[in-house]
Amino acid sequence: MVDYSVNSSVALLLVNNPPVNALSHAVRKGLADGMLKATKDTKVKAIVIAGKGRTFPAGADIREFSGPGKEPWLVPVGNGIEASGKPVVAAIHGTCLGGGLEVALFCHYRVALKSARVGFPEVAIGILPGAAGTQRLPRVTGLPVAFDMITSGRHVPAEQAKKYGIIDEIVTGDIVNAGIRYAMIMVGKSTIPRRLRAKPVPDAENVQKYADAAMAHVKRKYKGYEAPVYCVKAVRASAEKPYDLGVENEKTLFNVVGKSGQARAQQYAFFAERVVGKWEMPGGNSQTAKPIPVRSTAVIGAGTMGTGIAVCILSAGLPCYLVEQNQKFLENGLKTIKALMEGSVKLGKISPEVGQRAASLLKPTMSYDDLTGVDLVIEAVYENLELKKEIFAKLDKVCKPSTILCSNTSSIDIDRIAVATKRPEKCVGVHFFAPAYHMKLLENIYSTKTSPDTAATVMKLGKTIGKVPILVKSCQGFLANRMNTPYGTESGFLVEEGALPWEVDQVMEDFGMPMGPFKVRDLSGLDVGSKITAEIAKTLGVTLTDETRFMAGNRYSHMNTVLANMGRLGRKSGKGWYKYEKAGGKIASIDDDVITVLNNHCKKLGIERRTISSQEIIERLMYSCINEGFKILEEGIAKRPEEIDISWLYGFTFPKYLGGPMYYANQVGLGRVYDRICYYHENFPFSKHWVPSQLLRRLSEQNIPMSQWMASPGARL
Ligand SMILES: CC/C=C/CC(=O)SCCNC(=O)CCNC(=O)[C@H](O)C(C)(C)COP(=O)(O)OP(=O)(O)OC[C@H]1O[C@@H](n2cnc3c(N)ncnc32)[C@H](O)[C@@H]1OP(=O)(O)O
Repeated sequence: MVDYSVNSSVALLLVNNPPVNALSHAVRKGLADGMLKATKDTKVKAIVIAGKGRTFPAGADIREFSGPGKEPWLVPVGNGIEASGKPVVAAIHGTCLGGGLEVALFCHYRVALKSARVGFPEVAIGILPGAAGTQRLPRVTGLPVAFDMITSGRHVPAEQAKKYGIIDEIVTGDIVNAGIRYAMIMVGKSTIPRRLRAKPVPDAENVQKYADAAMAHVKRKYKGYEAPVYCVKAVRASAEKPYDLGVENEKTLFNVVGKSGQARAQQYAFFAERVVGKWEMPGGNSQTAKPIPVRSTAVIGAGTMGTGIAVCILSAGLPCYLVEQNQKFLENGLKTIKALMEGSVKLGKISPEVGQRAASLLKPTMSYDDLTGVDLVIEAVYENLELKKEIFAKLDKVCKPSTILCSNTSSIDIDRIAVATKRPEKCVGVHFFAPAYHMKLLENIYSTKTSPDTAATVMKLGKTIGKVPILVKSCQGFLANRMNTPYGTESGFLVEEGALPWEVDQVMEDFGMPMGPFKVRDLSGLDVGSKITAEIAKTLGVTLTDETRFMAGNRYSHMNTVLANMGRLGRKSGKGWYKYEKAGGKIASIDDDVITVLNNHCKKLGIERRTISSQEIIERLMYSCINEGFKILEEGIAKRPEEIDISWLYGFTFPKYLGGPMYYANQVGLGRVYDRICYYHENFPFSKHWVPSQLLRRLSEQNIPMSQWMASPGARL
């Protein structure tokens, strides 16, 4: 796991634990043994630690967190490195993260390739740096940078890391040779002044000010998450305690937060994100399918979704045609894209160079004939089957035979669109979430005819444009929207039965959702929901009135439309489920008028309002969706619970510290969830989302925990 060799007078400890050289037990032992050997060998005058293959160690082996752990721990190994009288150089390439950066900080010198990145991403998996990182980084960078890096987990590019003092020199060429060259220069120099443990934390007397600011920041930005709070406490101690006591304190905090339910859930989410990249569909999978190279693209429609998608593509450095039917729409779209790109540069999401290059990559057009040679087209017009079919038929005629045709539909079965073409195997759904340039989920949808190579192409494209792609089978609403539907429906019923919209919102925000369901409705516009309902009613032949309570035998609430009909369209009109400071305002406040409307609505329908507990709100919103999630698995729409959890984490900003709804259900206990679903089914027989899933019933009756058949190793952590 650590290859030992001596070149001239320099010992090389080359970590060899693919794919990311994680610091497993064997690696830690290899480093300890290597240091001992190098220290004893009188011919050795300096030591280099580097990583074989793609990277310097990218951290501890997360899989080991579930076991009892085995000595040697990283801190004593690191102490051995630091105590060495022979200079030790960390030669960094790839990603030097977590425990990897801690090893580097124990070394006396750090050199890195320009392409390397360093960071402490532990916070993202619910823990804190546990091998003295919280004590050593502040001694190098000062407190503000240390608080920021450790609580955000961000990866810092090598050049920036050099400015922070983390990297001593940026080197070029082969990293091992560069490390050896650097080490040879350091031969004979005393290592004592390079030992971080003995250095003071700069500006330590102002720790209170920095720590308070950091704590306020993490409580606001990472509401509900425990790890960032622990990170602040650990870093703070670096300025308040002697080094050894600071390390001891870090260990105590690490042991508490590391055993928390949040840490387990976040580690599950880490692996789940990787598991969904290993997709399967009839006829192929991620190992066997061959993505076609995508060098040119086009987006049809320059509305909100089309422009957002174009921004994602351009930001990844891919050329993109933007197609609209008239000059005015096209110009509006171009303005939007320009503003979004400028915003991304300002926020540091993309570099100014990428922003500038995007302008030359964007090709506005009103002619489909320009698309003859593009590799992939994404149709992003509004949700209308006939229009989508018309566009697909046109594209089929003009595009080269190998072009992949994608629809950014949020619900329409892909088979129904693909019939308009002679290449159904090259048709596929790519469902982006609004705002498309921001939300990380990309729900790719295969139809009965989509080929595995086509699926592989959009899965790869998703990664290229910085999304987390999942692959699901086509059905009405696909995975994400189908499963999320009961969440909205049940929230509507709850306010009809007695809860107030702000009570429901508060409960769900306390649960961990960034915004309650009624604030979300106000944000997207009550007219939007109302129009969708009207469309559904039309298809079903139902005439909607204020008194309508059922649609096709299913319970229905008309309250949203009642408000929309009053001109309460949400934020944009200054009133919706809440009132706002102005039309387009963002500050939601309770509106007594809504209570009056609600009371009148219930009176008209003869509904007696009652007190509803927080527990009931959570159960009805979450368990109804979880039940649908199990049906989605039963029907093979999603292959694994991980696809479902990832869709909620990245499509609906479900809190990572709960892992996702399916992981959450497993934590609650499938038996308990199933019993409550049966209870609600008995009480609300006219809601099909309460009809219990057979799969859930089986698992619950046979007492099989979901973690047993989840693919992610994190599920068993
Ligand atoms: C006591 C000391 C305590 C120290 C605390 C820590 O160090 S905690 C760990 C801190 N490090 C991290 O959190 C890094 C996690 N990894 C990543 O962010 C990324 O993997 C990467 C290093 C940036 C590389 O990204 P890339 O997209 O290139 O590859 P993948 O993410 O797909 O990963 C490849 C496979 O490697 C597995 N893996 C990655 N990191 C770890 C890890 N730290 N422990 C165990 N396994 C890891 C990952 O699951 C992939 O495996 P597959 O089986 O191929 O899916």
